[in-house]
Amino acid sequence: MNANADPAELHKFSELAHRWWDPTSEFKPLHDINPLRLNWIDASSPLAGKRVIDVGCGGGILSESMAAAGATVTGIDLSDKALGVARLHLLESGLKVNYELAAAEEYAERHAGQFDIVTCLEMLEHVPDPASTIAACAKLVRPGGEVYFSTLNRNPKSYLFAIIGAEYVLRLLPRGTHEYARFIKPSELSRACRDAGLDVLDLTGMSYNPFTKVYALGRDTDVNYLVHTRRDG
Ligand SMILES: C[S@@+](CC[C@H](N)C(=O)[O-])C[C@H]1O[C@@H](n2cnc3c(N)ncnc32)[C@H](O)[C@@H]1O
Repeated sequence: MNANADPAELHKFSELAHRWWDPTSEFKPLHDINPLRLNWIDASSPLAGKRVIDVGCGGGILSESMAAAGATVTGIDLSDKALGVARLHLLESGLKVNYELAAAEEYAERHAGQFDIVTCLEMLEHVPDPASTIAACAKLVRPGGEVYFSTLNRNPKSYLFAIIGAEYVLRLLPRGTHEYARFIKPSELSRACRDAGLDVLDLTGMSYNPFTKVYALGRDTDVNYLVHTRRDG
């Protein structure tokens, strides 16, 4: 087992993996936010023709959509079951993604600088040492290439919305999906990026309106947020 992985976290995703592509399941939020995050990435780093690695790809919702946008995509994850589901889904979609069971740190040792774009979305809050994952993402991208992260902010509002609201009141996610202590403040993420040689270019919030049930990108980074970085050239 990789040192920067929590077996309980991987078990959680493996147990649910068979429902990954059911848009009404526990993975509904990922299905709902995918067009937003895909378009956000594609607008600043056009994906067509790019070599992309999706770190912590799970069942492949983002990976497949980036392949459909014309990128050559590799997806890595440490959940064997999630990757099994991701590979099976390719038979249905007819898309091509290279899925591999690997940790970011170990994969970066073998594939340093080989990607134009790295995406690592909704994954950092599930690992014991996010700075180590961020450094591995910085190593995977070529100099001048782009790295994208998304995660959950840590403050009373994010506790209320992401845990109490999403897991207990609205039941968008199973209880125990997220651990508050692992949430990451934008300042902490930015510092880890800078330490890894990544310049933070943009930070945008992603919020959920429980009344309209619609997700939107905007200025509010209090709960969920996305970060766009570029590796020093
Ligand atoms: C919430 S899912 C996000 C999936 C995908 N990135 C997305 O946004 O659609 C988190 C994923 O991170 C993976 N994961 C957790 N710890 C990991 C680790 N140490 N290395 C690689 N993947 C990990 C889980 O197996 C799971 O597939």
